[in-house]
Amino acid sequence: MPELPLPKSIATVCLSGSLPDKLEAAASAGFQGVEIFEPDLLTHDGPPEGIRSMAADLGIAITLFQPFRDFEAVPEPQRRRNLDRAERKFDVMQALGTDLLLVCSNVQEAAIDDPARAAADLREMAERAAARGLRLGYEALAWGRHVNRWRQAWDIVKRADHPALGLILDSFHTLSLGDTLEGLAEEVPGDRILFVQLADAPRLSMDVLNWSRHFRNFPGQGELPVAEFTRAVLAAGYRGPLSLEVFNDGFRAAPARRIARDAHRSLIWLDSVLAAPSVPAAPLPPAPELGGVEFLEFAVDGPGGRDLSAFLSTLGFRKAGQHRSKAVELWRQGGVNLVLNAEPDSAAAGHFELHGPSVCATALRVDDAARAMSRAEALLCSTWRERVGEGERHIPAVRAPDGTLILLVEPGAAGRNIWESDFHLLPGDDRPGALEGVDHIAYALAEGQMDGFVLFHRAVFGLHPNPPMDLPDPQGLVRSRAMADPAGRVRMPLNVSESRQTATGRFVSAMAGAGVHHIAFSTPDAAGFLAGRGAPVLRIPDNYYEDLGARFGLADPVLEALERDHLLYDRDAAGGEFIHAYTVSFEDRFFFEIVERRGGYDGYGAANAGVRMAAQARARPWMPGGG
Ligand SMILES: O=C(O)c1ccc(O)c(O)c1
Ligand SMILES: [Mg+2]
Repeated sequence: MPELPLPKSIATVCLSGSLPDKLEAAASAGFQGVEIFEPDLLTHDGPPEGIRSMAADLGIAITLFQPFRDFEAVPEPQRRRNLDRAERKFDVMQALGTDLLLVCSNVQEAAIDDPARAAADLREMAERAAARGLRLGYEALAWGRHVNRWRQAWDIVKRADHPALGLILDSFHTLSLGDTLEGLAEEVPGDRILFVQLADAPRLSMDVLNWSRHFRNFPGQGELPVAEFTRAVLAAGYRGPLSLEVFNDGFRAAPARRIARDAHRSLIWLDSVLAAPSVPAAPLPPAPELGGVEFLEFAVDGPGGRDLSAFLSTLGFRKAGQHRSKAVELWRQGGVNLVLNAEPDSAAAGHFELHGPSVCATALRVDDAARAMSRAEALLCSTWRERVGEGERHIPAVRAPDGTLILLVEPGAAGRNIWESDFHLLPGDDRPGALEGVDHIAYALAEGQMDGFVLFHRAVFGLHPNPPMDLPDPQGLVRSRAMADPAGRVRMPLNVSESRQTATGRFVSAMAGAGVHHIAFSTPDAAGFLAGRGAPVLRIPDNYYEDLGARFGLADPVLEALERDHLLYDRDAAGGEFIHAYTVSFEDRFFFEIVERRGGYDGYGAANAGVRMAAQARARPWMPGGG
């Protein structure tokens, strides 16, 4: 039995650019093979032999040529013409140096609903292919005229009974119809499966053709059970390439190298998910166990740092430490550590130059930082080592897709903690009712970045994505997907907006890119925390409380207390409650949220997002000096 993991391949249709661009991107991301999608060859100005030698020079195989359409079960004279057309494509394949052609099921009105006839046609085509040492794989398109399920395709392949003809499976076509591969291992010998294409997708209610042509994404980015599909294929004995075939408008408009790297990351992640007694483990260290957020680091300059400190003071933060060797301050309250970094010639300074005052790093508590780093490296992430002073702790870091750093901190490591080793700690006490920790960190992403972020956090840190949802900003729609680790210690809602006018869109414009849009702090008593503190809370209109009373039947004193502090409220089906308030924004950039979870509430108050975003559209940003 050949070694697992299986060879990794990608269809050229996944990537932007010219055919040579696509080959280079696939090779540089580490793929072993590419499927040549015919339109990419038709638009290429050069002979197929040139593509063959370019692939050879790059060290990648051409795993397959596709698609050959609308072949089987048509009346004469079209049948004869189709066979002639096949011979022409065999010539191209031989020039390309690939021996496998994907024949997808006929979508034409004229196709005849007769499996025996389809089998006879494919048998004749296979006979001609075999004469040239070529093979055919038959794939059921989910929108095929008469053949749209793998079982039908297999029935036809079996009837045709030709050694040069086998089955091609594509996860999208199977899973989009709600079908599974149950029975595959019993019915189909592994060596009759000639090729396997993988794609994930978000769950959408639309016709399956448009869903397939525009919204596919890489395994782990969508909501289809691609891992189970792949497991079934392996259980059937398939040992050929796993090949990504993703039609996605955004991916085809994005830099090919970035998408190719995401693509390869998805397959490395998939290998690790498949690692089971029946499948030898891929050499990927396990995801870290997360212990929450140790600190968030803001890139500032001198004046920006002073303004942000003043803003934080209104929430009850105090300066708790000064870095021993750098222009870096620790601001602290209860279990929340915020680092303000104004050190020139640092990663933070580079971030500040590009983005202005903003979060430049997030530090996560992990059980084993070295293991987490090697997992990230195996998943093609770039890593970062900051210069450190004598006696200071080195904190390993992974670069997130937005360019910020994710620092990996081992709590309870032997010896002094990072704060004691790197800072002169200042004495002082929290006011009563201090914040407990970081509940969640919300990101605003530019259009097209969601899938890459989801895959990054899922693969590297083992966060699980919730289904996507739409949030109504007064200036346009915001699409949101929250991710969290299984214990809910690290939570990250991700927001993206097509409109530049929404709060999310404005942030991305102002920041010149994605970043942390708000940070939610947890407290056991949101009202108690806000009482008498004078924090610059976002004002919520009375109409909201009127509706809240009607929806949840809250007693008047409860409603009045919420209204007084501009607190928002949500309740889940199990009776879990969410009580939260927002600050106005800091310089129209980022803002904070105070969050109280009761009774296992696990969401983010999505029902209140519209009210919050409308209030933000009205509110003036916070100004130093209370202006
Ligand atoms: O969208 C299509 O037509 C198409 C073509 C070839 C494939 O392998 C496929 O999955 C879809
Ligand atoms: Mg396919």
